Amino acid sequence: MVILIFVIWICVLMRDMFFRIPTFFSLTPHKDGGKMFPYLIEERENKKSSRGASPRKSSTERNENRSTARLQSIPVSKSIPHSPTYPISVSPTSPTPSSPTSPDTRRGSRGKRDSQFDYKSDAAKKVEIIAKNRDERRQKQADERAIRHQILHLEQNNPYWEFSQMIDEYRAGLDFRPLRDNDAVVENQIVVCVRKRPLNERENRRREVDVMSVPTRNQLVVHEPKQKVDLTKYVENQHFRFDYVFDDTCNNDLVYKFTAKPLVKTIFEGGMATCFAYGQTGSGKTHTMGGEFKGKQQNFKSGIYGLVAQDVFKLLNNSKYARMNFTVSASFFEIYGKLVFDLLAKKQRLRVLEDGKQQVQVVGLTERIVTKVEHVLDLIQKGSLERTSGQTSANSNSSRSHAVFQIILRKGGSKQVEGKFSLIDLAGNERGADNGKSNRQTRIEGADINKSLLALKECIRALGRRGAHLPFRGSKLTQVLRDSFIGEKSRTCMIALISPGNFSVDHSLNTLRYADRVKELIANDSMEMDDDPPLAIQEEEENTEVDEEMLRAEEKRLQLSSLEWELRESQRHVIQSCVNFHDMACDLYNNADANGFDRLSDAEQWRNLLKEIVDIQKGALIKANEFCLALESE
Ligand SMILES: Nc1ncnc2c1ncn2[C@@H]1O[C@H](COP(=O)(O)OP(=O)(O)OP(=O)(O)O)[C@@H](O)[C@H]1O
Repeated sequence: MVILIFVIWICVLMRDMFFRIPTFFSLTPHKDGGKMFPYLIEERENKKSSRGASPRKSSTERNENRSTARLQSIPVSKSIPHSPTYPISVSPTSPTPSSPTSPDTRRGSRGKRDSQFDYKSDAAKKVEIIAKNRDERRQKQADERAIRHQILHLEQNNPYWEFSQMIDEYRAGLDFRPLRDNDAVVENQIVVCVRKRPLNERENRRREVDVMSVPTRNQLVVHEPKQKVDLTKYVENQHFRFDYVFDDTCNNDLVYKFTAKPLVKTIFEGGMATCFAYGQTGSGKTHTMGGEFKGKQQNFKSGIYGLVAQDVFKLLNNSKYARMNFTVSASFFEIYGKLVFDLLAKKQRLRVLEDGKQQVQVVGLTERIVTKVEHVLDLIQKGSLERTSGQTSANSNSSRSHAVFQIILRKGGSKQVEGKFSLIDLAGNERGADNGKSNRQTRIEGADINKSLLALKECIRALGRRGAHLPFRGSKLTQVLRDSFIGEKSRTCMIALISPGNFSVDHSLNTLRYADRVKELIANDSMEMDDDPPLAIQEEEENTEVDEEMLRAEEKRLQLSSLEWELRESQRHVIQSCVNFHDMACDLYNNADANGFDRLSDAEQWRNLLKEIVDIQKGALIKANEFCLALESE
């Protein structure tokens, strides 16, 4: 009996061995012939099936079929005792070839195969994991692409939708408390504010994104669109604070109430008032100063010139000032480079002279006596039509000149000026040239504009320091406005105008930095004032050389600081791009071993990546050279 049981046990063992050996050998050819690379088999099979029935079968196919047949012929239950290296789980059905193009279908077919063959080496398992990860990554990328296309479609092909979304998200977290009509009016000697206009038709057509947020009455956030070296988009949020910030819903009346209106009484009390509109071409200077446009028509009543005129006549009839018997007159001229033209006398050329008392006179300037608002509006209209217009890329009707409209008060028939309100629509503040296409004339205009804006900033700074040296001879503009920057009673208001679109963000940032600097200087200088006694104006003004020299030094200092800023920015960019480059290069390198790898696409990606990093580094090298040269020439 024992012997019989022993014989049966031996038989069972031998039967197991008998079945295990052929199963093992049947898998071996697949390792070389394709089971290590299941996609290759699928692709070959697909190619064959797409070519039609081929009379000759490849060795792989023959092996595959042979092994399948062998596996199918195994006359045992579906499960065979486990081997540590080749886990066994055999399905009687053969694998169905699937398209290699879709990661999903590939995954599906592999899933089926997995259930048929569980004999896998460690290497085979690793390969499968790599392939699975790659499939998942590709699927994820495809999903993201699909979502992006869907959004792009919804956004009607808006190329900036990602920035738009990021800005919307940022805005969702802001607590908006914009300026209201009943907010308090500050009575500073120098007021600096910013006005943001709405996106115009042209910007809307280009689907530009509004990159300016005005959360409160005195704050502004610029969302600067940026892009990393790996093309990831992001926005850099820069914060500014001014006396007031007017958002795109504010009209001219509101802007006037907080800017020029508080200055009107100054001229009735023996002071000088100035109001500047500063900003890029097309940012809304003329709209603010001259009046709102309806098509080509301008409503002069709604501009700051017209609104000041209305208040001047109101105050003239006020019992407090009526007895002073003021006469009101107005003049309108423009400064184009070093030339001055009378806008009320067919643009007659005027000369600027300094008299013995160092009073600056615009010789021959037309000054019309006005007795009612309508007279003033007529003069504004006449002068506005005469203004110099040139051609720039940003605004085909761009003003390349400073327009100066003045309302002057004199007592009775006296020649003595009691008060003067100067309202200045400055030329566009674009740097020296608009772009590479600008001609020599445009570049000269740009350089003159820059020089005068620089001098203007210095003069406002001097006003803030009460009695400090006034570099008014730095430009024609500051020369003719000399008396506006002296005297305790003088007050100034600067309205910086910005365009909200992403295309204008660089110019808008320049405008904001300029305005910020005017305000910052006031704050710093008022502190300096406590230590330094004011210098005698007379003594300083005699030295004309100092003016020019000072301006040149300031210009150089500004140029150096701008170069340094650019150097730091490019440095930051290089560092950031190197980090991104490293990540992307590793990714490319690691994925190069993966299954189904496309050599051409991989090489192209690598080439683009290298090109990009080299370009960034070349740009940074240019900036570094420029800064070194500037420092060496000091
Ligand atoms: N706040 C605003 N609301 C509506 N439209 C505006 C606003 N500001 C400006 N615009 C429009 O934008 C366009 C350009 O404005 P504007 O001519 O005032 O610019 P600018 O800064 O004076 O340019 P330039 O320096 O070339 O004279 C005009 O059509 C104007 O109507």
